[in-house]
Amino acid sequence: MNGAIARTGVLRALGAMSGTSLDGVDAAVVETDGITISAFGPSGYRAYLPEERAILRAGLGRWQGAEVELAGDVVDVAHFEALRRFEGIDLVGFHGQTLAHDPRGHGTLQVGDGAALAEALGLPVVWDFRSQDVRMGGEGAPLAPFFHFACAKWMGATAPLAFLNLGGVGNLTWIDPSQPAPEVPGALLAFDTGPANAPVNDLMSARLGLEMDAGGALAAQGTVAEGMLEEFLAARFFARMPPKSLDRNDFAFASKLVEPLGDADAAATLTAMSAAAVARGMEHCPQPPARVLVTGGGRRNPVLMRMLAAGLDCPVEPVEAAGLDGDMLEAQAFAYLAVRVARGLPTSCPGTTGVRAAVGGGIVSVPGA
Ligand SMILES: Nc1ncnc2c1ncn2[C@@H]1O[C@H](COP(=O)(O)OP(=O)(O)OP(=O)(O)O)[C@@H](O)[C@H]1O
Ligand SMILES: CC(=O)N[C@H]1[C@@H]2OC[C@@H](O2)[C@@H](O)[C@@H]1O[C@H](C)C(=O)O
Repeated sequence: MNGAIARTGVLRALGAMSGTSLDGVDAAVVETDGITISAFGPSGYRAYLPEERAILRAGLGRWQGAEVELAGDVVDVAHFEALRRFEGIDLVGFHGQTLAHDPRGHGTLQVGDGAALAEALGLPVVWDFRSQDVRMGGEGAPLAPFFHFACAKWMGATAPLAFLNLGGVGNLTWIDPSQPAPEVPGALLAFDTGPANAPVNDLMSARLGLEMDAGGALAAQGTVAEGMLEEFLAARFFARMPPKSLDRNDFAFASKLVEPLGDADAAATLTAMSAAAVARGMEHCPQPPARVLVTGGGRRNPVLMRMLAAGLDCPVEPVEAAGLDGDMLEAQAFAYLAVRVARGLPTSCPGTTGVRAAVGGGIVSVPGA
């Protein structure tokens, strides 16, 4: 199907996400009518080349100018390459790359041209998912929670549970799966918890020229500086009632705090900060979840996972324990959300972004329009 999007029935949607860690483009297929997940399909990954990553990095925190234009070009090319391999697709959900996020001020900026991608792929593309939520007073993030709700239904969950995404930034979705729909008050509470991997990645890059603390190996050798951890937890952000969202570098002060420490102690302390931020966030949830399902790259860090489990009163497991794919959950989320946008269904609500009322977002670009 190239033109119009069917108004009813199950669609085969291809979602694409380029996250805050700037590693690459995740792409994944979901079959859904916008409410129920019928099936998960194939997935793929297109890594950014080092020079592309440098261009994206130069665009971070900017709202306009040559750096933003160049970053947009990188995003467009990488997504075309990531997405053109898929077949039998009805529509695409294209998140783009967040360069800057300031919902109370400038707004939110995801670069990538959905209209151009629609022409290049010959498929309808849903994009610019966050702006409408911000215009309606919301944080514009996180948006995965409506998908998490559908996943909880897909799993057959009956007790409240939480999804925790540990990317550059952490975000938590608390779900009452007994509710009939995600926008029903009390069904969802979602918010960014604090920094997750970004500060440790930045430390590894600045001090050792490495991308990450693989396996938490460096953190495992260090000792947590408890005083610094307390100072970190005193930040106003943690006391703020959710919903709330963060820009990748909003916690730059945490990186500054650990500057006097040796490499291992700094890595241990930054890792402990990410875990402690989640535990603090959990205090805002209406009731303790029966389990926490962890998605995103942070689930591969056993030190972070151990620290999380120590701070929470329930099982903390990778989403694979529930039959989901933790590398692709965000790409799948934007596939699912694309169908919701195409069908006029909401993608956020007061419990997920603080928006005034449940709202859909996104632009639908159809090739040849
Ligand atoms: N084996 C590993 N050991 C330790 N950390 C890891 C490992 N694998 C991935 N990570 C961490 O996870 C990060 C990537 O996570 P992910 O792909 O979920 O981020 P993202 O999707 O870009 O971010 P966001 O969800 O914030 O947009 C890496 O940069 C690294 O910090
Ligand atoms: C503004 C923005 O791009 N935020 C991302 C980022 O990465 C994780 C966290 O911060 C979350 O708020 C969001 O992404 C996920 C996919 C979301 O919207 O649910």
